[in-house]
Amino acid sequence: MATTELASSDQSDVVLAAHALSKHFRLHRGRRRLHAVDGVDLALRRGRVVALVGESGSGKSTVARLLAQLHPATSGEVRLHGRPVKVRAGRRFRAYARRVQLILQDPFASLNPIHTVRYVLTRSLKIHHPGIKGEALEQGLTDLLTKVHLQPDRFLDKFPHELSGGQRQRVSIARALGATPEVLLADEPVSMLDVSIRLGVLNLLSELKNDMNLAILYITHDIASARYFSDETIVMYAGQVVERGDSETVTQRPAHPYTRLLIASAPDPDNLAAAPETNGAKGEPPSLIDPPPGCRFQPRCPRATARCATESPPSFPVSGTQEAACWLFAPAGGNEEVPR
Ligand SMILES: Nc1ncnc2c1ncn2[C@@H]1O[C@H](COP(=O)(O)OP(=O)(O)OP(=O)(O)O)[C@@H](O)[C@H]1O
Repeated sequence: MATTELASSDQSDVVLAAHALSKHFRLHRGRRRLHAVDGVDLALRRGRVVALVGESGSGKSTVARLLAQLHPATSGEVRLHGRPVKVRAGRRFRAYARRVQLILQDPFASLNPIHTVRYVLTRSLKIHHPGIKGEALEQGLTDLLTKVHLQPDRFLDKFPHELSGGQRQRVSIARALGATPEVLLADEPVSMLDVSIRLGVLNLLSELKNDMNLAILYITHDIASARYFSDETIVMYAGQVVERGDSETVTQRPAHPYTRLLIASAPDPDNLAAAPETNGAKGEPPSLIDPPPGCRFQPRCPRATARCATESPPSFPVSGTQEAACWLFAPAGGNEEVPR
């Protein structure tokens, strides 16, 4: 997908960017390849949140892992402040991780049950600020817990099993902040938490974004939360970006048939008994193993035409910053249909 207006309007505050990033996993050491991510472009800016939205298996976590340098890319580039990065391990990886931190979905799995909060945060501070000790270390611990709204004297000596899910996720966030990062890659940071405490953790991330001028990638399958929390929303389907734009427009006036399906099929919080709408779309996402040409959503798309089965649509402008990779939005010469 072409770089968006949002992505190209001002490059000066871009911290981390993906350019045509792809990841194909080789299966069973054979010739077959699973196309987890294909040609993703995105730009993370200081003080802004980009939401990466899509259903399970669409490639969101793989994008985060590529950006975190936990996977080598098959093709394309990750750039930090405009410079291509390729680090695998050792000192260079630690230096990179100091600037780009990943927060995972499961605060239960990501904190070792045998270590106290003090141990977890001390380790983070010592890794990222070698030589820190004594009063500076104590102050660092206090500051980290205060930033995530946990009282230091109450929480420093607790073990993970003594904490609620929300408190654990706050400790995971504090651990990430120990690196004083510029970028947070938050992979479904609230999806395992009770609905009642999700908002509190998202508000905390929002506050940290403002206070620390962080660039945040917020990965979620919940497109409604993207509207609330993010400036830009990027929608992925089967490893590719299908739509992007400012969050208000993408969530309120979705263009791509898949985004419409995603929004229509989200449960209505006021009427959980009602069957979600599917706008005529049926079926499952396609196999990502050696995918066929054409639009990957075409087998499920209620508006597919013959062209969609053979030609992969590039990204077309829809309105303002909004773009959709769908032939419905091709200028004259594309599909005849009026999109809305
Ligand atoms: N190490 C791997 N080896 C092979 N296939 C992988 C590997 N990691 C991910 N995949 C596959 O890549 C595709 C994308 O997975 P990914 O976890 O990025 O999706 P996701 O959108 O984050 O889904 P979820 O919300 O369930 O985490 C899936 O088909 C997954 O099975």
